[in-house]
Amino acid sequence: MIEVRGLTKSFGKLKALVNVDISIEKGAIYGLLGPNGAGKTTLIKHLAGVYRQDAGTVAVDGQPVYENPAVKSFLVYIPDELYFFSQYSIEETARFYATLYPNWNWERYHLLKQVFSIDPQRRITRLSRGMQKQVAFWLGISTMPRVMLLDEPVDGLDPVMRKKVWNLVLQDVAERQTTVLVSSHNLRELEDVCDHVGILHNGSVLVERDLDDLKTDVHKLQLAFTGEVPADLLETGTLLHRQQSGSILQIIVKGDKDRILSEVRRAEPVILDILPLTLEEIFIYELGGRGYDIQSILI
Ligand SMILES: Nc1ncnc2c1ncn2[C@@H]1O[C@H](COP(=O)(O)OP(=O)(O)OP(=O)(O)O)[C@@H](O)[C@H]1O
Repeated sequence: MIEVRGLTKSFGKLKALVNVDISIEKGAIYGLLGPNGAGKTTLIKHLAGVYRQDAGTVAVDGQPVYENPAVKSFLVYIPDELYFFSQYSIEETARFYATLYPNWNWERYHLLKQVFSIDPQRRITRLSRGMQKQVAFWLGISTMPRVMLLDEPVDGLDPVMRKKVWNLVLQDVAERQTTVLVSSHNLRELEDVCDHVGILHNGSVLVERDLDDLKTDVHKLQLAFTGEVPADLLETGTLLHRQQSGSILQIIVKGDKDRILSEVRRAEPVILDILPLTLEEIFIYELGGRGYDIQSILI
């Protein structure tokens, strides 16, 4: 489990993180979203024990991370900018990792050769950027981590490899209850894999949500009436958005679906369709009212 409380970090005059609180349960996949410079990497580097916080606490499984080798031995950090020893092959790096990580699993390392199909004798720094990313996952997963910190993890991977890498991560979460924090600019990328999403903006958490709750709690309806749209159409739920074109009315409502539908049906619409709603739309409408230009934050 990951627990961040009141995390604050400045670089000179620049406040990179301001009073950040985040909790991630064991076995959860938490997506950290935000525009360039929001503070995602800075937050992840605190969790990886690279940075020491100015204020607040950063704990993994109840223990502080900074200068704590015991925590680092079960944690894998795959940064956006990878670093490998310049002379080492994959196999030599694997041998080095085996001395560093107490749970290193050679069987897993050999099995994963089938997934990554890169010659283990090749020198890592001579591989392409995407191939180096694959090696980072190959070695990282072979350490049998309890926690994975992934900074823009699939950047630079081709679509087939993206899928394979996500499958490996999801398999680890399902089988071993690995806890994952993943950063990205792209909500759509995270939508299918994460169970929680937090949006970081200017060093603060703007919003944090359980995706299942979010998807069951917000609904998009398309309606048409023979006459005027009844003025008292909805008393249940919070109307997040309303758009009328001709006789068609589209509404986005937050609240209990059954209650909303039964109320709408009482007004006897001639058309009542429930339309699919993307996560991006939910965030746009939920936060839109709070004065944020969420579209420019997320895309
Ligand atoms: N070591 C550092 N020294 C000085 N400033 C830094 C340092 N690391 C980060 N920053 C600053 O802190 C802010 C947050 O940076 P960070 O890299 O955490 O953002 P990010 O959300 O990961 O951005 P991106 O999506 O572009 O990777 C930025 O303004 C950045 O310039």
